[in-house]
Amino acid sequence: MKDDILRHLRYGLGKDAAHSSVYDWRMALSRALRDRMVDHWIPSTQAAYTDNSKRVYYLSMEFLIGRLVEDMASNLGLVEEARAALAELDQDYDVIVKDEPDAALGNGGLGRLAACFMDSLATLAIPAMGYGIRYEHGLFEQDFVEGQQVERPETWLQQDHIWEFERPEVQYMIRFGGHVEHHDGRAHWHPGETVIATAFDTPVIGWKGRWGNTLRLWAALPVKVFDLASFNRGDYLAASRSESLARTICRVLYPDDTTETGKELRLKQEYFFTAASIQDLIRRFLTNNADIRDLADHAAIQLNDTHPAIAGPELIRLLVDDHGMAMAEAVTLARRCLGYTNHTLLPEALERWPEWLFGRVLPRHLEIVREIEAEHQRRFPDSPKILDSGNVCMGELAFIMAHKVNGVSALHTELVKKTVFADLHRIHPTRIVNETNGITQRRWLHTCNPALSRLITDTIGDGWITDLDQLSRLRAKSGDPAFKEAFMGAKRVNKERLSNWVNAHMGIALDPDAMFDVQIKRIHEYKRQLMNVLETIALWMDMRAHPNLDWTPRVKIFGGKAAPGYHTAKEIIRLINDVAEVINADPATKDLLKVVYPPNYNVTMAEVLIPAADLSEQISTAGKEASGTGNMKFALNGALTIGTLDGANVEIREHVGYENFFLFGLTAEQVVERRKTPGYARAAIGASPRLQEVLRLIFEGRFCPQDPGRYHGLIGMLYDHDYFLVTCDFDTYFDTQRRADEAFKHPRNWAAMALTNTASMGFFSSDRTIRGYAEDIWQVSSHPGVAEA
Ligand SMILES: CCc1ccc([C@H](C)CC(=O)N[C@@H]2O[C@H](CO)[C@@H](O)[C@H](O)[C@H]2O)cc1
Repeated sequence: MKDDILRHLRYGLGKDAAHSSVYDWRMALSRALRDRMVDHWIPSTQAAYTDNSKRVYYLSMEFLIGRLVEDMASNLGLVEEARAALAELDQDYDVIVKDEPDAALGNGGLGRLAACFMDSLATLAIPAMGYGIRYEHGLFEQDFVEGQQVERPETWLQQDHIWEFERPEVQYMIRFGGHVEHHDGRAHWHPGETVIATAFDTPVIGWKGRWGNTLRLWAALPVKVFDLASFNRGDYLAASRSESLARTICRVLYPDDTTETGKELRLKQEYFFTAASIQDLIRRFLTNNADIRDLADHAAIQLNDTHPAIAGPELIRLLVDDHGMAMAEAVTLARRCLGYTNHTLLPEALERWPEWLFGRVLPRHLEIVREIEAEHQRRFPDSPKILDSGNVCMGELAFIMAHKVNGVSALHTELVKKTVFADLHRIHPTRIVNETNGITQRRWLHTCNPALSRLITDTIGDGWITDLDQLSRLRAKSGDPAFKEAFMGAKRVNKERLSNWVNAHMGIALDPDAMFDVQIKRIHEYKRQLMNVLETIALWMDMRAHPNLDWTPRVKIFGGKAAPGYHTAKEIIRLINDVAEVINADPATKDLLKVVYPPNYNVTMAEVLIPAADLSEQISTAGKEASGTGNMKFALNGALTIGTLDGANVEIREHVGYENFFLFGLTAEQVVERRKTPGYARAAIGASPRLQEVLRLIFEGRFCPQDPGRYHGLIGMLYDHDYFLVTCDFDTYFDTQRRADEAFKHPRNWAAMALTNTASMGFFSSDRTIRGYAEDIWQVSSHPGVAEA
């Protein structure tokens, strides 16, 4: 390894050790790892080809990958070898890996889930390919200016992305607009605009390199690179117009994660990558198979939400227009290939494209959608429509074009059946299945929490890395003082690491003995960061009012970005920062309460925050969080959850035991009922002197004396339009927080609860989730050539 690193430094970067930067060393290390990775990747790719295996194609607008160098080294089992080689060269592995920028090609849960799924598919040796977009700019960089979020373009591609392999030989024409002519019984699409989709491949290597899959991300190139005539005329903009138009398609990730934008460019992004992916998988199929009608036996196509739902009409277009198949047969064949995962019930997140826009960008596909609608209406006259009041409803299209539809937690799936797809569920009662989300323990325990990972492996061996159910063998240790000591010792190491980081980056000193209470996720009203900051203020007030009480010191940690156009979410961010400034400067509570909100929360920051957490905030309004996956990561790393009966919290509580979960709040049914009670918010506020006091303090500008009226709107909204029932759950939330305070005062009992959480997380591995998809939806299995882990 050492020689390889030096060779890459010299011949790859043209540098000698004495004059190399951290960037150079990282590139040299990455190249040395990449060489070793390729020796696992190529044989897998070849084996899948020669065996004509059925493949999974995971289509997603987002892959929230984070950093890759540690993942690669870890999955290849080369971390210690790399660390030793660098040490011999007077370099620090931990410093070098931190130099890699995050691949932030996603907004939040949906994107990260796709990344965890890719890791599990490779570790389970299931032949698969992820398809997405190679955004030039990923999710924006967040900074705070006077407590307010400001966004800056993300620039991960400004330096060499060492893990991708450009595939200029893999290119497809992607057409937009224009018109369709029908003659000699066939449709002929005459596009108005054409761009080229070109592939960039990133290998996804499973544990111990047993198998390797590919993440294929598409970039756009102009058909006509450069218009020399315009250039010679001095019209330089015109000269590169086609190029900039093409590049615009993949320029940036849309930063909205709950509200559909309805922007034409977003629709073009969705069609661009979906069309390239469908054309690519058909080309691959036809290299090994003669009859297109066998496609469903060789390709399981999964739609990660409705964003790639155009895949149905696109597949039908190719089967009918290019392969001459009859429409009805094409619809049936496409349905056998497609599965659709729903990730949200929020009405504003369900994509509905205006028919005029859809038809202008995709005239042939609109025709096909009408055919699909007619075919389904013929069979089910009272079925909900795809084409509804001038919109193309992508949820209905995805549902009708899929042979299986799944929700992402048991509660969510039941709500999908009862609400958003109730009518379609009645027509197709066996189509909806549940596949509760999961996370990869390779990244979210083994790599991000070496202290705890080592303790677990020393105790029960390392089988848990590919078989997370083995963690249950730790349950027996909940009565073992020495083990509990060691378990909390690992937590302590992580809390000190975080305290040093916060001190270095924010100049705030944290007490590692305090309870680290963490809420990290996208900022959204339904996730109720507002209720958390209200509780923080109430606690602060009580600490000031009763300084002699035996308070449990707390550190409130927030992390998360708001969609740039989401005004209320941005107000909540500002309030948290204003409150933090006042509380952190308060001498009366300086040893009891700190509020920390580091800017630019991302995957890498989560890997530092989660191992250091004592308390995990999963406090969404019941019925709103489809699943959550952060909740699983916290529990796996020995944090206790304070949460509502929402999403996967329900199943986590089932697995860890009711006594090891701080439950509070209205249930999903009760939420629906309470909303029917007029003035429910004012009634709740009226019944809570503590809440009244908190709201009064904010309203009077206690946290923004220079701008007292700053939060009049926000507080007014709570009184008159508290849609997410912050007011109704506040008191039980506050009381439950106090229960957590009491519990934290008994370290041995807390340790028993914490390790029981870790020991009970086997079910929440994305390996189990993928096995569920493979059995219920894809009918695929691990590649026979690869021995069990
Ligand atoms: C069209 C704009 C848009 C973009 C992304 C989305 C995603 C579906 C939002 C999302 O990330 N949903 C989250 O998905 C996770 C993975 O299943 C769940 O764990 C979260 O509960 C859910 O909010 C909706 C709408």
